[in-house]
Amino acid sequence: MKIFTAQQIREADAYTIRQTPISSLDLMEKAAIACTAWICRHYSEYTPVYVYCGLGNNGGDGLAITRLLRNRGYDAHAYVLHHSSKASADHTANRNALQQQYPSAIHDIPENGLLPQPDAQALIVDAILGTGLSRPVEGWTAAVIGQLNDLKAAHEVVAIDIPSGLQADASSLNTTVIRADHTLSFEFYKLAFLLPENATFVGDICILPIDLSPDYIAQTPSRFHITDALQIKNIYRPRKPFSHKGTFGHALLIAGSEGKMGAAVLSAKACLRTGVGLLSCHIPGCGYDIIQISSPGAMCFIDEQKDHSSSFHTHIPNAEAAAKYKTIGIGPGLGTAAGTCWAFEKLLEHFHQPMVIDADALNILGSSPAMLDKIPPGSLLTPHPKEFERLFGKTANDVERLELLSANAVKRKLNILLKGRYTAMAFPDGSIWFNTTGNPGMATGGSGDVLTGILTSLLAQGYTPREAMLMGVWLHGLSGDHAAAERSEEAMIAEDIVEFLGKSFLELRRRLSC
Ligand SMILES: NC(=O)C1=CN([C@@H]2O[C@H](COP(=O)(O)OP(=O)(O)OC[C@H]3O[C@@H](n4cnc5c(N)ncnc54)[C@H](OP(=O)(O)O)[C@@H]3O)[C@@H](O)[C@H]2O)[C@H](O)CC1
Ligand SMILES: [K+]
Repeated sequence: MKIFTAQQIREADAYTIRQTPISSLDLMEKAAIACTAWICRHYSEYTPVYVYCGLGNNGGDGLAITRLLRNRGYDAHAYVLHHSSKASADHTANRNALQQQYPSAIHDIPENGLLPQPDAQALIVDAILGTGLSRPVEGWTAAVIGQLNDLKAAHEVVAIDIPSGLQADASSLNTTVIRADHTLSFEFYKLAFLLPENATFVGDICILPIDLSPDYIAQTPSRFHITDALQIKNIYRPRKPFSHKGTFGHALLIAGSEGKMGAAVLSAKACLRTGVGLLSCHIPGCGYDIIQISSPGAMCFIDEQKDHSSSFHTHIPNAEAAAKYKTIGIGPGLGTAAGTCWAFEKLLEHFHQPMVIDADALNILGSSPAMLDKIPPGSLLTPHPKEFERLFGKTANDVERLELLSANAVKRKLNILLKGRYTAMAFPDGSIWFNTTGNPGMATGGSGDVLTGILTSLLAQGYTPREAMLMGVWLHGLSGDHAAAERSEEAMIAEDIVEFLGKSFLELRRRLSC
């Protein structure tokens, strides 16, 4: 699913009005009908509704919602804030419609005027500013938003299209923005919704289709996307009847050190459960029994060191030897001992196929930038925000961080993800994809190690690096969602993500047969 900028959304709007029999007022009505239906599903008709409306089309939505809620028997009132000198045409049309049907529902608040104190249990609907925001909010408008935010402890806030004050495509750090519990947005996610710095503004997101032109959506390129089930279904290749373990590749996993063998176990199990043909694990001496007992499906190489690994480069003594493995996954629980750093550098001399680099392997790269230049093109890097900072440096806000992520993916021809609620995946073609599966229960030790195993497995099976990243992150999140559904976000642990991989694959297969 594409993520459009505010400008592209305006163009989609204009295109739809030009090319189809739908008028701009029809679009507003559709938007308002969808929001009203959502509100009616979530709040009883005894809930008083205070709709704060601006003078643009976002405010027009608010006026239409007020009318439609009244039609359904709600005690809804529109408070029109005069933050600007003129109202948009569709705002005025909807004001007139409300005025005609329910004149007592409209309340004008002049600039610098005071807001009413909402009744207890009232729902606040924010339709002050939408994607037409042209500058950071200041003065009286900022004071109004501040006042509404102060009411949040006692009232739920539903934002229409985008929380007022939030810039759709740029950072809104240190500006005044509505703190919504729910955002009902039209047709598309906005980039701002996916940035961690905006989590307190956006709340839960619900995307409501309003029938914008599918032609415009298909024709218009976008740099930002959301992965969806349909796309993953298209990537997924079910096993053929005559396949054998050689068909699904041989992966080498380099992981674990004393006290961190659990990371190696989780990665190995995830790699096996994602369907790799053969898995060899290189581990320090202390981990032999642990891996052999926990993951009997994996083969094992033991390092000459007991507590860390320092000789894994010997598996790839020359370019010919590299062909034995389809890919290498390196990093979980590896440690950053001098011998490990040295062996990693030597490994990169002869291994030039895309590999998966995570955790301590990323930390090693962070402290040795020259090594970063030697990573095979097409490799998958999987940092969390702290690891990302160590690798590529600090940024002033989340939008700048996304640009830095993308610039490195393009420049280095790497596939780099940035872990988070909506993990961002940057590809060498400059595109950025956001994953929406997953839940806060996955913010637990070992969850990242599981992802490394999944990605390594998919690469070994012949998925392209881009396919492996999109599908692996989606599967990881979906398995986390299954785990949370069965065991709760609190009680679930990283092993559960591995356990529910099977259910996620079955779901993919089911979707294929639909
Ligand atoms: N295609 C769709 O998705 C549809 C969206 N709809 C809704 O329309 C809005 C966008 O409407 P638009 O009229 O373009 O813009 P807004 O309502 O967001 O705001 C415009 C008014 O706000 C003033 N403004 C802008 N920035 C500020 C600010 N920082 N402080 C105060 N006032 C501000 C602006 O005034 P000017 O002084 O700048 O002229 C305008 O008065 C979209 O978000 C959806 O909710 C349609 O309903 C359906 C199709
Ligand atoms: K809004």
